Amino acid sequence: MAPSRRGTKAKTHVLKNTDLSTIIEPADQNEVAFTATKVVVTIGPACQDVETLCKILDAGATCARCDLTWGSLDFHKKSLSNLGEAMRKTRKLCAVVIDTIGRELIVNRPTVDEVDGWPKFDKGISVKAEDKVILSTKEGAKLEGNTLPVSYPKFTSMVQKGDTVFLGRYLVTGSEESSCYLTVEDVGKEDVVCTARNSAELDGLLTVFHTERSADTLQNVQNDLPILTDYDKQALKALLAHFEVDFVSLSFVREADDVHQAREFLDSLGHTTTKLMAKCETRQSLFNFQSIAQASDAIIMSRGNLGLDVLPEKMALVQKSVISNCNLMGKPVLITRVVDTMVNTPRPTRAEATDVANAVLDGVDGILLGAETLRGKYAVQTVQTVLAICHQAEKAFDHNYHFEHLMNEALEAETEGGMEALARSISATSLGSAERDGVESDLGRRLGSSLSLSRQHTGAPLLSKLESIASSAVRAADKVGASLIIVYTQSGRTASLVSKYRPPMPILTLVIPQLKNDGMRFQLVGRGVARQCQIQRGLLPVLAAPSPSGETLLNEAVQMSLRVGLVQPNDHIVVVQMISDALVVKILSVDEVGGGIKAIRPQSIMDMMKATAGVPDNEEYDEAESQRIGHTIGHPSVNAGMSRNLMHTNSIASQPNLPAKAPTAGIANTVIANGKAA
Ligand SMILES: Nc1ncnc2c1ncn2[C@@H]1O[C@H](COP(=O)(O)OP(=O)(O)O)[C@@H](O)[C@H]1O
Ligand SMILES: C=C(OP(=O)(O)O)C(=O)O
Repeated sequence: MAPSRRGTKAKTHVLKNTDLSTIIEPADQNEVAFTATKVVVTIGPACQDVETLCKILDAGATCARCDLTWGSLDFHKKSLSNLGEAMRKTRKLCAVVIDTIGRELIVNRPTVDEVDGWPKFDKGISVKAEDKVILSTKEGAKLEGNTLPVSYPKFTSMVQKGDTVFLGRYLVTGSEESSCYLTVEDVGKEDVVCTARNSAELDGLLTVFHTERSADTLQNVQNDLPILTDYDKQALKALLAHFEVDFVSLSFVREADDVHQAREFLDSLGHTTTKLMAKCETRQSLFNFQSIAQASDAIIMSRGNLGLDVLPEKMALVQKSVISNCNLMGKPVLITRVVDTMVNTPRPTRAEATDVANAVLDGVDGILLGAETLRGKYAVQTVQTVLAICHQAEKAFDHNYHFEHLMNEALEAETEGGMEALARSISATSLGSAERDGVESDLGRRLGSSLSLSRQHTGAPLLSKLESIASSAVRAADKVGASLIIVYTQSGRTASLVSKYRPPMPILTLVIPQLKNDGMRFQLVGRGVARQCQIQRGLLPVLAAPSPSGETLLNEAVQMSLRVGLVQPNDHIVVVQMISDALVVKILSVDEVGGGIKAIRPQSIMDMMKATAGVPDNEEYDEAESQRIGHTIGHPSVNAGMSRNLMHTNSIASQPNLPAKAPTAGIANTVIANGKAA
């Protein structure tokens, strides 16, 4: 059967600007440097000290990763406690990811732990092209000459004569000569004899990657290795007991069940709100991509390993498809390996700079830096450079196309009889860990997962009420040329749905803490939600005081936005919130003097929309309804289901990515401490 043309086309970003001077002119110094795309750093010896971490947070990184593959538990504890201190010092909010070893294969090499817990090896292993290299599974085998003991006892049953095996330094970069391609010549009972295809100085921790041979045999490879090693479990238990960890990222996920197993493990420890990222790093993960993405809270496309397993000519298409699928599901997606050369040089190559910009145009949520910050010489500069590239690329992102594309896909799913699939995907997307934890409002549950499957086709895409509100907010913000969207959220879900529609303006995410009862005591939950928003494109989370008056909070949010330069006098702001029992999208204006929200007659909204975008053409807009509930648009909901008045004040907030300015009263500019003792 001929392959379907549908789904094979890439998004196009045609820059119609013929005056190239406008592109190359320097950025406006007064422009507020809000970059929607997120940057995640990997903590290693190059950036672990508090001073460098502060610089990294000030540069705009919003999430940090500790990778269990390398470094002792003590090293990671130090990293997390230093990160907590850096957050307090900079008053910046940073999400925390623990990355597992999972099914990574490693060469067993003796190490000498340094004082700071970062392991060091004596000297590298010199391999010349055409040398014989033996990968041994013998118990107790020692590294001798070109005989390298591998960590996986069944390695010999995995490979066949003629296969390619890649030996690389942990988080290897293309510019290093510390990796080697091997061709398997002979497979014995305990040894795999290979020939080196290139010369290399193998250094540091060495990982082994078997370039899988064909789709038919993928099922059997490494299947008996658990998704979490014993060490992973022990380390997660220790780290999660002492630090606030927002995500666990799973290495070498092969199927959805891997994610379910990890979920069960975290739940069994009581860490029900810690979210799971699935790392896609083999073709096997691509075959099972849809179910893996549905089972997890976010996707990491590990391009280093995936690039070994996928033919080079297929990589760009794989990337575009992975990102596009994630975008459709509203699933945050990060990619790795963007500016490898910045490990050793202060500037990226042209190819790398273009690659970052293209990822932003593809729709990625964030960029995960590995070796660049772990052992690179220019950790802080890398964060600045990557964010600057993202910032420029975002200006060319076709927000309208993205919006229409999501709408068309939803419509097609509906008209093609894919409603149930869509319903499943939307409810799976909407159900976060908080839901499993029972902290979700009853209303939220019904809104997020209710698709009225019996509705007759009306020519409009069928979305859940919450998604309908989120997309309406983005459309309204676009129509009135708003500078900011403000979203009230508890679990982060509404904010996530707004991010899905990729508005061109920042999304100030007011995280309202929820009162949670774990059977023993009541606890206010919100800090973690705010940090978890830090991997989603466009979100600017602020943890708010659980105030009984939503309007007081809104006034303070607008004033804070004015202070930090997110909005200017006379700007429009779109707000998503619950008022009484109605889910609303509301359009506000800032007053002429920049003092706060401008008082406005309901009729002015119609005037405003007519003035900026002609007569409104979307069917969600109902003028009569809008006037009845004040200057709002949206769908009335069934039940507010909230008990905000029960919550007491707990004013904590942060303004990541923005210059620190004076705090407000209700949204205090207080640091979010990481680490329970802090
Ligand atoms: N404290 C609050 N005040 C006003 N509106 C709120 C508040 N908390 C949530 N909302 C709004 O209620 C709606 C549904 O909330 P919910 O289902 O709990 O999702 P979320 O977890 O994103 O808050 C969303 O429109 C959200 O913006
Ligand atoms: C495995 C990783 O990514 P890559 O495959 O891109 O090296 C990683 O960063 O943990």
